[in-house]
Amino acid sequence: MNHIVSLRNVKVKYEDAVIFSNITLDIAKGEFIYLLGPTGSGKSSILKLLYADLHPSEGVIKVNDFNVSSIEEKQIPFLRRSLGVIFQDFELLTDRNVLENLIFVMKATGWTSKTSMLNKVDDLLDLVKLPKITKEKMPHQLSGGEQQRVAIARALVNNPDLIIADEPTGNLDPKVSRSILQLFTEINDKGTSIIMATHQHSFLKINPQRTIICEGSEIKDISKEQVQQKLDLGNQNG
Ligand SMILES: Nc1ncnc2c1ncn2[C@@H]1O[C@H](COP(=O)(O)OP(=O)(O)OP(=O)(O)O)[C@@H](O)[C@H]1O
Repeated sequence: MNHIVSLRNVKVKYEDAVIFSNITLDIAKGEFIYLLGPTGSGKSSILKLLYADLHPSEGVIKVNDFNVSSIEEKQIPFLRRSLGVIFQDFELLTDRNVLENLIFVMKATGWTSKTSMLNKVDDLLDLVKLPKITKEKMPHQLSGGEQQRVAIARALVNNPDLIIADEPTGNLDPKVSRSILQLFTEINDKGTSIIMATHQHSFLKINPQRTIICEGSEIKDISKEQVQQKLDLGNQNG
């Protein structure tokens, strides 16, 4: 099987605190995965492993054909360029408008043609359903949901095969959260794999997907079919 992410016997610890003792996980190309678990259970840590912001103390991690567990420092920008990473607090550059935020990432990742960059910005704004006028706006002039759409556009600049989203709706109200989930669903429908850490269990009802639960230094892997069965049983029981 063609995996976009593969973790083998991975141990994670911060100083003496073991967060995961031995986790193994494969994610197929095109999959959408939720990462659930209580605060402090290690969701962000798993995501950080994938973009080499945290290194395992044992085990093998492969992402997008990169052997991340033994990656050299100079290869890390290439790994990150092959991914789209999205955070709860958007992390837009607050001193530039939306266009400049997107162009900044394009230039940093090797884009040079001004026309190509401007065309791509228009395509991205269409994709995330923001009007063209948004280009001129500063981040503080946008709502949280609009800022997250810009952050998603930024993550898509280099057509990544995998989107890593850490609590992407954590700062948004339920209605806006659902619209952002819908956007992730559409991106996934086009073939991009998504792994999303979230506290919003309601997402499973709206868009049931395979779910990884972090608890007690282990992970529990619940297939999409099992998630669906649990939801059906819940509905039957009232
Ligand atoms: N840099 C660090 N140094 C030491 N301990 C850390 C560090 N980062 C995280 N931890 C600890 O590791 C554990 C897992 O943290 P992590 O942020 O991965 O959890 P989480 O499930 O994402 O939490 P939340 O839902 O609150 O975002 C926590 O106990 C946290 O305190």
